[in-house]
Amino acid sequence: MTESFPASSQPLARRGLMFILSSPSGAGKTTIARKLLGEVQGIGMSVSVTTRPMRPGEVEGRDYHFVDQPTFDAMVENGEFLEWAKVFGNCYGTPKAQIKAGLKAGQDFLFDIDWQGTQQLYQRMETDVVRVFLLPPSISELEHRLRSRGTDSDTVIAARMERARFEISHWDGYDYVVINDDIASCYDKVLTILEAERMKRARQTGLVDFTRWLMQEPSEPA
Ligand SMILES: Nc1ncnc2c1ncn2[C@@H]1O[C@H](COP(=O)(O)OP(=O)(O)OP(=O)(O)O)[C@@H](O)[C@H]1O
Ligand SMILES: Nc1nc2c(ncn2[C@@H]2O[C@H](COP(=O)(O)O)[C@@H](O)[C@H]2O)c(=O)[nH]1
Repeated sequence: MTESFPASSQPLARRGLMFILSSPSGAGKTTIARKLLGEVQGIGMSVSVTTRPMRPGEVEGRDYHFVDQPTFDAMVENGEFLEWAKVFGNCYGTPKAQIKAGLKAGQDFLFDIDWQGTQQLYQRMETDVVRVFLLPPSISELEHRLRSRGTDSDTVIAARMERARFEISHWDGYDYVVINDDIASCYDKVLTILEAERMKRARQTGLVDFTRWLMQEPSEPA
């Protein structure tokens, strides 16, 4: 009997990844993100800081860290963000704390950020970043989803619809593009992407020791 590799009873060591889900507002990234967080081990949300007012049902620290403009400006000044952007007149930023250490420890992070933030993160941390863009099946369905969500005024919905075409025009800045027609099938596709990206050789830091161990194993006598 050959002795088993000490790490064979647990997953091999792996560097974490930054899994970005972007879409025009209302296409469903929050819906898919919540399902992933509820069903997949080893991935946590990168909770952004925002100056936007809290929506009904949102929870401080789970959906966002809600701050006022002077607090946000001070965080920018102190270099506390990996990226930040202004969207629909409000500021949004990804706090640096925890992300870098988490990645090293094999923790994956899910990002619900727009294309500007995606570009900034990609420029800073290219090899850790996986960029996924969700598209609605049609513009009329997008508007229908925003209206039936019931969280925004007509004026805000008009602004989101106006920006949607602009957001869609950045589709080619992503590694994967998935049409969110049906929630279950969109979720399955996004999960497949995550699982494949986790297996990338460059992320599997434990493979160096494991393959070395495999190669020095004596063969069983015939
Ligand atoms: N495939 C789908 N079919 C029908 N409705 C959907 C689908 N995906 C999401 N929805 C619904 O559409 C609405 C918008 O979804 P969600 O809030 O997830 O969008 P979002 O992209 O995160 O928007 P925002 O950028 O404004 O936060 C929600 O009411 C959600 O339940
Ligand atoms: N660049 C960043 N964009 C972000 C961040 N957090 C959220 N967002 C994007 O803002 C809009 C609006 O979000 P909403 O919750 O107010 O509807 C949406 O496109 C998000 O993806 C961030 O930290 N950086």
